[in-house]
Amino acid sequence: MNDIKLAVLGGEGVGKSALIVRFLTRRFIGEYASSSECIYRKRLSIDGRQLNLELYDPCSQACEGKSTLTDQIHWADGFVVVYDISDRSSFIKAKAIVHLIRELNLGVAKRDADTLVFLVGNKQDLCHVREVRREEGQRLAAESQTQFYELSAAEHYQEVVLMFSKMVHNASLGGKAKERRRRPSGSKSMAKLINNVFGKRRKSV
Ligand SMILES: Nc1nc2c(ncn2[C@@H]2O[C@H](COP(=O)(O)OP(=O)(O)OP(=O)(O)O)[C@@H](O)[C@H]2O)c(=O)[nH]1
Repeated sequence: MNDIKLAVLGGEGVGKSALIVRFLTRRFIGEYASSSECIYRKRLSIDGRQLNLELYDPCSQACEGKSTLTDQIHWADGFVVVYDISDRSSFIKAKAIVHLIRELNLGVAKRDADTLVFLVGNKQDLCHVREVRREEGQRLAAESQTQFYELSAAEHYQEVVLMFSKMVHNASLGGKAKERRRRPSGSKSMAKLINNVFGKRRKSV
């Protein structure tokens, strides 16, 4: 069975947990614990294939054993980089993260790299207090060869599911997940890395 590892990254309070919880449970709860990083696990069937999905939700605050952004980037097969359209500073942070992913993943085949990073402008329902224009998101995505989405975890269930499903599909076809399938011995060291980086904190949904 394929293992797919996705990291949802971005600045503080942009809605990372809200997007993950929306995708996994259909619900938008409103408030989410953010004092520890965690990995959500779920079995999925995509295109008739069984997949073990691991979704990493980082902790924005200082917390014990916190992994670095570099560790998170090395661990993941695919990335959903989130900013809040009503918060310009979160867009600047998202830009820096996208650039770091590009720098650290230089070895990944270009065709794979293009499909494994999504830039997501969240909180579209707050467009009356928008600080980042849609075109700016589109431009950054085009410059950094990522795919662009603007949506709302609060209001757009279908779009959130579509976005994550697309990423799971892309990650299952390309990049590190493909490498792991080719070289099963690599899975041992990967498992070790996960435990080193994230300890044993995992959640099943
Ligand atoms: N209006 C609106 N609020 C949202 C949306 N998504 C998340 N929020 C709110 O934004 C706040 C932060 O959401 P979280 O999901 O905790 O954000 P996070 O990025 O995981 O936060 P940290 O882990 O603290 O960095 C919460 O009050 C959410 O209810 C959205 O699409 N629209």
